[in-house]
Amino acid sequence: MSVCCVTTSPEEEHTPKLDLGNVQTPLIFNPSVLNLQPNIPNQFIWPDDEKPCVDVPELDVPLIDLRNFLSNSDSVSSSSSSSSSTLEASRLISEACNKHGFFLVVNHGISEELISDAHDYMARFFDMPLSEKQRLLRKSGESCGYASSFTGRFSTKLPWKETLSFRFCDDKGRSKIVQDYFCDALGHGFEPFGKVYQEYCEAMSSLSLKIMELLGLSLGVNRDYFREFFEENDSIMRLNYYPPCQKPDLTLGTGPHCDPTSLTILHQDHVNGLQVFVENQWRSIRPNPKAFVVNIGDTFMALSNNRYKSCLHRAVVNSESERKSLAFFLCPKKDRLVKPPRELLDSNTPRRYPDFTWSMLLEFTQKHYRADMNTLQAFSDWLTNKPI
Ligand SMILES: C=C1C[C@]23C[C@H]1CC[C@H]2[C@]1(C)CCC[C@@](C)(C(=O)O)[C@H]1[C@@H]3C(=O)O
Ligand SMILES: O=C(O)CCC(=O)C(=O)O
Ligand SMILES: [Fe+2]
Repeated sequence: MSVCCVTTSPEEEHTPKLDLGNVQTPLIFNPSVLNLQPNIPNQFIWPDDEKPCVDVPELDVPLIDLRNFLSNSDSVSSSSSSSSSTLEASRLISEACNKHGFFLVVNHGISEELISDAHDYMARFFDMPLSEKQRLLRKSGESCGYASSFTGRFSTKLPWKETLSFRFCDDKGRSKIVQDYFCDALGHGFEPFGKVYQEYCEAMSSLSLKIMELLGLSLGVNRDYFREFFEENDSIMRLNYYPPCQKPDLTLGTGPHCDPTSLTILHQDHVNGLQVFVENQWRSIRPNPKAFVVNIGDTFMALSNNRYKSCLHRAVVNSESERKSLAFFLCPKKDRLVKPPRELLDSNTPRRYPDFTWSMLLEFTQKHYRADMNTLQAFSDWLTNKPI
């Protein structure tokens, strides 16, 4: 990756300046010329207590086989009865979510071809010239668009990654918001890109709603409650591209954080990099091409009245190869009030977080606060006007 100056980005007023003697140039993360610099700019170097550790042990993440649950008649029935396979799946999810909030799902019903196409198109997008990618440049305060290490957004602890984020609305196929996003911004030639990610997001949304049924059962709530809460979801799809780094021990691909969203369904490529903080130790989650990594986010933690915790995790980079991950962030309709179902409230467990909408929390992370491991508490304090 080279750091070089190109025409200023719209966010130049916030772009940290790279001091090359007396010439101030905007800091642009341009990975097209990689590893030509012996070092990395200071803005990408993380504090000692957050630098990655070498060779962390693997985490044995619960693996949930969805075959029977998805094929079983009761996966479409109402809440009247649940088969033993459904109850077993919800038990495994409960176990995982009471430990660290991460689990794997296999036999999820999503075709290997669709997953492979999504990875292939991601590789093709990030291989485009920077000027082409910047046609989708993320605007300040917005969650969608292309970002190269957020150089226009943060001035320190920059992540070693490029991202492309776009919106998906589950409106039962009435709109093709993802396909239109690519075609409107990049032209009709990108229709194949848009079709693949439209189909991928529809599949992610459908899988998310099935997982919401299992989460409802695991919490002793009506199995339709969370599924219906997330119908008409207004979610975020994010493509994470991590170029190889000549100093992987000094920086991070994605800093330590809990996802502010509700549920994340992530597909890693074959390169190790995802780490979860469990029992005071960073643990790696080994890539499994047949599995999606699923984790609870802050918004679901609030919906569960803190019964389930969103989990601290990060992504590390390496000096040998690029790494890619597809992250689908399930989010409720923007104006839907996030509050726990009454089954999760009683005199011993009062409300843990105030009512809020996802729209408010999203704006907080995009305009006021860099999501980390304390986002939800900082947001709650901000809502109740306490100093952060
Ligand atoms: C709502 C979101 C904000 C982030 C993307 C989604 C869910 C994860 C969030 C994020 C990845 C947490 C770490 C910091 C962050 C700035 C990043 O590294 O990308 C976060 C995303 C964001 O604010 O763009
Ligand atoms: O790339 C990864 O493995 C994790 C990325 C992540 O945590 C995120 O985008 O929220
Ligand atoms: Fe995350």
